[in-house]
Amino acid sequence: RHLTGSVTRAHGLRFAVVVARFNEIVTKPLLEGALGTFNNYSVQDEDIDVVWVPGSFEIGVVAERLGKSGKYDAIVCIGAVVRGDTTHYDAVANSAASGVLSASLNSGVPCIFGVLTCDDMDQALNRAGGKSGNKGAEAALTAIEMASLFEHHL
Ligand SMILES: O=c1[nH]c(NC[C@H](O)[C@H](O)[C@H](O)CO)c([N+](=O)[O-])c(=O)[nH]1
Repeated sequence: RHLTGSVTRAHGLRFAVVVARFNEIVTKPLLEGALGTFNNYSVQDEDIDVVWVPGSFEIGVVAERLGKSGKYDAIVCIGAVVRGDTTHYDAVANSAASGVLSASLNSGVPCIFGVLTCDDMDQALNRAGGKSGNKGAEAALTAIEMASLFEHHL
């Protein structure tokens, strides 16, 4: 048997979005992309909670807490780590990734990695609704598929 999720079965599923304020010029359009995608797939506004955190490093602990609350079917994690002139780019990028993965595994709720890790702001903006698409929208689609997979099959 093939057990799969389906993006056409989002009705009634509940989502949280954890979004970092750092590089808000990027994370805000990422968030808008995610929320627009949820609406396009008939996820009701009242079934989406948005939680703001200071930076991508803080996403993991919040995602895990939301996952353990039992209130959400999937959690979208949004951030933008830009190398630019920051010295601890690798520390933040790697910590964000392991934080989101740990939140998934520890809570058992799919936490979707929608954190951009880019060399410069142009790259980041291109992936936040520019010519390279919107990683926030992609993360929301992934969240719907994973939530429906868990809801119907796991
Ligand atoms: O989300 C980001 N946080 C960043 N730093 C803040 C970090 O996420 C934490 O908020 C901070 O270290 C306090 O814990 C970034 N840089 O440092 O460049 C970055 O590019 N993106």
